[in-house]
Amino acid sequence: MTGRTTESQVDGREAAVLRLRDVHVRRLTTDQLILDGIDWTVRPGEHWALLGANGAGKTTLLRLLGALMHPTSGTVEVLGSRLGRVDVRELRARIGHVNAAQRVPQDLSAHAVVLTGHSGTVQPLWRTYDDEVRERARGLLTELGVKELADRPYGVCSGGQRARVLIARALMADPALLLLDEPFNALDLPSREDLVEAMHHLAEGRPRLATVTVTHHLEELSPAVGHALLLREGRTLAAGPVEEVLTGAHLTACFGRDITVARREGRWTAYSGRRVSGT
Ligand SMILES: Nc1ncnc2c1ncn2[C@@H]1O[C@H](COP(=O)(O)OP(=O)(O)OP(=O)(O)O)[C@@H](O)[C@H]1O
Repeated sequence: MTGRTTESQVDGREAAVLRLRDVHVRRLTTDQLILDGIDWTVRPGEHWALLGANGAGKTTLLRLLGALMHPTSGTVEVLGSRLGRVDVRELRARIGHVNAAQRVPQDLSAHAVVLTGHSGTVQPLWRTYDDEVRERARGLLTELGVKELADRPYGVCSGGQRARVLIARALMADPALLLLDEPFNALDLPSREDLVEAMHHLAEGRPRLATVTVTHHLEELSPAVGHALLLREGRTLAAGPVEEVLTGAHLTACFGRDITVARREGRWTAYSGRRVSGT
């Protein structure tokens, strides 16, 4: 914790990890409204799923949370700092952000990839990694259940293994906020289940860590995910505890399909039937 006084603390409210107020994002070239009046608060220790159909605005919202872009209007506070009033490079260093567009040299070992999370670089800065840092990187690979991959080139790791290596990399900065953009993309069933378990384990071991995961399938939610935000065409359709948000009615409205939802031992399944007329 730094000695900095954040805006959230100044006015006496509990410090939120994320606080969005009436956020709009408009693409200037096409005048398309991508996000339309988003209000959202994420608190320490909360795990959120961000769901919505293709093009609903999920990645754009995640880019705002990761301080990679600014809203057209409205306010975005990340880790107590308001976008537009803070050095975004310093802020980004305190956020773990995992996405498929990340550049990773394929010949680096998994351990070296995790080490680059310490320096916040694409290539390793070997001289900046002392024994403690190297050990921490190994500990994170162990925590994510992939310690046996330490010396394997990243390029030959499977999709599921890569996802876990990238999460370990993001955790090197000991972030208070972890953003995951479709980490389950193209994983087979065992890999998906391994990653769900790793996420569950991670949440249990780090009670203050907040996460936001963009996902397309309810089956990908770990039992630790207690909150969900449903986006439809840039607007919040529902947001809050999963029991209230992940209902058949909400998901049907969100995806325009007749969706039935079930939950068993903390895990979710969804079945989509025919298209709902008029959507
Ligand atoms: N750089 C860009 N230029 C033009 N339009 C963009 C750009 N980025 C996003 N958009 C548009 O904004 C809308 C939301 O895109 P976004 O990628 O945030 O959606 P998404 O919910 O993540 O979609 P998906 O599930 O397909 O990844 C889409 O209509 C998209 O075409």
